[in-house]
This record gives sequence, C-alpha cells and structure tokens, in this order.
Amino acid sequence: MSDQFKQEAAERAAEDVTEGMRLGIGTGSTAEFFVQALAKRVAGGLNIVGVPTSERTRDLATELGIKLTTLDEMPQLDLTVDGADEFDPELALIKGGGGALLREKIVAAASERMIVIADGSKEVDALGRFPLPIEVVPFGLEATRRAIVTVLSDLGLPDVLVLRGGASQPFVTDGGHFILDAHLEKISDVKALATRLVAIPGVVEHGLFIDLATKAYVAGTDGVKTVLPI
Ligand SMILES: O=C(CO)[C@H](O)[C@H](O)COP(=O)(O)O
Repeated sequence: MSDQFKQEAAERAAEDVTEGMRLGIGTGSTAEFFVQALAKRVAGGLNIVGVPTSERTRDLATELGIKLTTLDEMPQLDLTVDGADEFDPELALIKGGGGALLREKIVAAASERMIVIADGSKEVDALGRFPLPIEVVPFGLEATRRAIVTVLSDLGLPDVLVLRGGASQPFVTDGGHFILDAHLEKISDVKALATRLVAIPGVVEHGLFIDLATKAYVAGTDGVKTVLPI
C-alpha cells in the first residue's frame, strides 16, 4: 500500500514539472517513482534538464532517458522534488534514510522551490521518531561522536548514536563519509539542534532540512493532499 501511495505522490509532483525546467531529482524509493513518472513525460516530448542527488538516481535517470547535468554546470535550479523520512507542520524534514542527505541538501538549497513527496506515514507533529542521520568525516570519528553526544546532552536529548552499517563495515556515502544515526524520539528545538550540529568540525551535514521545502504532496487512502508550511 505504501508503495502505491508513494507512486501517487510522485506522479502528482511530476505534473508540476514544466517545459524547460532545471530540476533537482531526489533519492529514495519515492523519488524513484518520480523519476519513472518524469521519464514518461520526457518520452512524451517534455524538455527538462535534471541534477541528480545521488549516483543511484543518476543511474536510474540515465537509464530512463532523462537529460542530466551537474550542479557545477547548472548551479541554479527551478525545482527539486525529493522524498523525506519525516516532515512536520512547518515542512521541516528529516532526510538521509537513504544516505544521500548531503547532496540532497546542496541541491535543495540551490533550488527556488522544493516539493516533498511522501506517503502519509511520514507526517508527524514533531520530528525525531525517525533516527536523525548525521554525516561525519571518518577521520576522528570517536572525537566527533563525543562532540555530538555533548550537544545532545546539552539539549536534553537522548545520546544514542549508531554508526550506520556497523564498525566492521560502515556505510559510506557518495561523498566518502560515514553516517551516525541519532535516536532522538522527539526533537523539541529543531533549529537549535541544527545550529549546534553544524558547528562541530567533523560533522559534514545533518538530515534536518529547515525552510527548504515549499510544498508537500502526501498520499493516503483519501488520495493526494497538498501540504503547505504553516
Ligand atoms: O532522504 C532520503 C534519502 O537520503 C529519502 O528521501 C528518504 O530516505 C525517503 O526515502 P523513501 O522515499 O525510500 O521512503
């Protein structure tokens, strides 16, 4: 069922793509439905250029005949369409479940608008049930981990950090970094946490996307609803 909802949200977002758009293309299972829907429109004659947010998305989009470029060639984008692991009423997001948060955030920040596509299970009152991905440099991992723990303790949050993939075979991002997943349950002050995390030298980026999403298409049993930030 969730796959069907993801597909419905993705297909709705594909309808918003117009001729000549410079488009950021997200990563994950919902974004893959979007790539498929977009490819159908491209096959029907729509002319757009995309910037993929991961190697995985690049491979799929290339295979399906979508014209791609890089953010260096095309540094300003009209629209990014991407999935999310959670979104709150302000359309603050947790992203990075698929490990692509760094490129996803760079691409979203370079876009005039960002549409989130999701099934209804991603909608929450407060972020944090989904573990927050924190992308870190492998060098000095333990020192960075301790610095993150200090921040979490200062903010009254649980300090449970899990190295994605485990110590013997850590997950490596497209940028060559590791991910620490922070199990926070409920983040009361999203902005304070974001500010403190980026100030840690070994932290490359975190999965909190604040003031980036401009609209969400959320699919459920009642169809696809449009959510705007409150
Ligand atoms: O942030 C992401 C990848 O880094 C994805 O957008 C997020 O994990 C949602 O994935 P899915 O659409 O598979 O549920």
